[in-house]
Amino acid sequence: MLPEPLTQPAPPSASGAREAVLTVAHVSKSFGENHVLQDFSLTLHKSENVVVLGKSGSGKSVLIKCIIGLLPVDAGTITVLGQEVALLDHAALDQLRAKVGFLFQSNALYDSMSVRENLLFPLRRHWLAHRRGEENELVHQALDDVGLAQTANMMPAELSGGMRKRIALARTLILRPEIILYDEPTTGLDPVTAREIDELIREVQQKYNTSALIISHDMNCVRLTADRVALLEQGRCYAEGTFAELQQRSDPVVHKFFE
Ligand SMILES: Nc1ncnc2c1ncn2[C@@H]1O[C@H](COP(=O)(O)OP(=O)(O)OP(=O)(O)O)[C@@H](O)[C@H]1O
Repeated sequence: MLPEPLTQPAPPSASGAREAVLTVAHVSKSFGENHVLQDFSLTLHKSENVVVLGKSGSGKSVLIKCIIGLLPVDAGTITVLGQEVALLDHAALDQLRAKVGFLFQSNALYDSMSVRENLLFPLRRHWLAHRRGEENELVHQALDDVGLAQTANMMPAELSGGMRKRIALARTLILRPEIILYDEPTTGLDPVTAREIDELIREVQQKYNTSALIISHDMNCVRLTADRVALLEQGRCYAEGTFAELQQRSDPVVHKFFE
């Protein structure tokens, strides 16, 4: 059983300042007249879980795509692990993506590959060939981290929805990312399985000191995983705080998420 969500921010570094691993500064992104992000700002610190909460269509996926360089921003800057995303060429972006794990809502497992082959894919994709000798150990460790050590030879079709989500997370963890971006990690799961995934997100944070940006509108997921919540509303970071702080706000825009 995991502890209840933290209510205090991530601890300060030796210098006293909290280290920022991801900074979104005054970002705007429009599609024609659809102004999806408008002067949106957000900072993610080391070892911190931040949930971006927003209603459907508010721009959460667009934000994630801008962060990983899949969509260019119109204005503002995004800095990930000290590198400004817009200034990176293809090779540098690829290297950065090895340090930023992304858990897709769909899990994006390859159905024709075994669990083991799915996990080896990112290792080989990022040319970590020097680790060839360690492959078995890395696969075993990643599967063990998600509580599925015995599934290496299974095919994705043999797994439940919750197990598939865990395997997708193991495939992200195998590269030991410094940041993990979770896209709606509990969507489509039953409440018990969803809670297990929420707890796993916490375990990963605590075990590896990873930072995570989680996009969600599942309030249980927000409550269980967030050190801090950022409310994306009308393209802006409308409100920010711990779950408990935002829950107590009387502002109707904030309140409607917590009803
Ligand atoms: N490539 C694109 N071209 C044009 N419009 C887009 C594109 N991608 C997203 N949009 C628009 O941006 C807006 C925000 O979409 P986005 O997918 O980010 O919402 P979301 O908050 O992730 O929603 P949900 O919770 O339903 O997944 C929507 O109006 C969508 O139509």
